[in-house]
Amino acid sequence: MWLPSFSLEDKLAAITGATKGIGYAIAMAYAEAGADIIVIARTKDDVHQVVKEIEQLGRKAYPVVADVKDYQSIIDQIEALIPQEKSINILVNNAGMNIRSTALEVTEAEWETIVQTNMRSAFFLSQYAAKAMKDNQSGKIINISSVAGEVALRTGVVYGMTKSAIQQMTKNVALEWGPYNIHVNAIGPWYFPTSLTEELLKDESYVNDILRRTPMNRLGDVKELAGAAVFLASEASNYITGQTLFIDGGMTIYGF
Ligand SMILES: NC(=O)C1=CN([C@@H]2O[C@H](COP(=O)(O)OP(=O)(O)OC[C@H]3O[C@@H](n4cnc5c(N)ncnc54)[C@H](OP(=O)(O)O)[C@@H]3O)[C@@H](O)[C@H]2O)C=CC1
Ligand SMILES: C[C@H](O)[C@@H]1OC(=O)[C@H](O)[C@@H]1O
Repeated sequence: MWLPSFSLEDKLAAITGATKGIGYAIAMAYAEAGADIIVIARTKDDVHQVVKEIEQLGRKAYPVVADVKDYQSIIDQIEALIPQEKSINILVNNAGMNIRSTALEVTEAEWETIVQTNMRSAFFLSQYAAKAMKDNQSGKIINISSVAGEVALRTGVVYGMTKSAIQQMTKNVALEWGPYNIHVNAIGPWYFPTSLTEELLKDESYVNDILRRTPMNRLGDVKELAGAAVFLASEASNYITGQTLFIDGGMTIYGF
């Protein structure tokens, strides 16, 4: 039995990084829940492949091939692609990356790449989407943070700063946009096997370190995260805003 309040029927969702890993799992789950999807990523063939897969589910899908660092290109493509009568009901700021440098070694170029990808794009795409959501007096924004935004990880200070910023941005815009019935929440994952973490997770001792910090003693599966993303995009979460939901096997509550 499918709870009607979890349905995304007739919604239009824009998802950055929708062709791999967490973003792909969210895109497919949203399509299965009834949404049409704007598929956003840099690799054209991947974008068009995911568009095809979503159309095979009977939903509409719109390809946007762009780097989130050039968020204006994304906005321009969306404006050109989406029918006049439609607008974005759901925005998932998922695309993100990491350059794993120590605080003593990180360069300004690395800083700019991580900050523009993980943080600046999420803010200005949220600002764009929220203008239409305000007119509609309805909208859902889900930002993909990380446990790195909550606790210190050894995988890079700049990445952690951007994820903390994402969590703070989530609270601030939830405060400002609550009166417009726009709900803004974040998801904070621990380790999930994806192309972003592939190299790290090849190191057995590193994985053992992860498991020692994880009460559930295992990595996550992106399908386990997609359900929470559907919930936060649906009417079932209509009295939740400004929150970060950690999907982490218990990692963030592990004191000692
Ligand atoms: N996997 C994990 O363990 C964790 C992931 N996260 C966060 O989850 C999010 C997704 O990560 P994950 O699924 O693992 O990543 P992946 O690298 O597996 O997938 C990233 C997706 O984003 C796209 N992408 C990457 N950079 C850009 C860019 N500059 N512009 C547009 N699209 C881009 C990629 O496609 P393309 O290369 O074609 O652009 C791909 O679709 C990130 O924000 C990450 O920080 C947080 C905690 C843990
Ligand atoms: C769990 C963290 O987000 C983890 O840290 C990294 O450097 C990887 O990129 C993962 O995102």
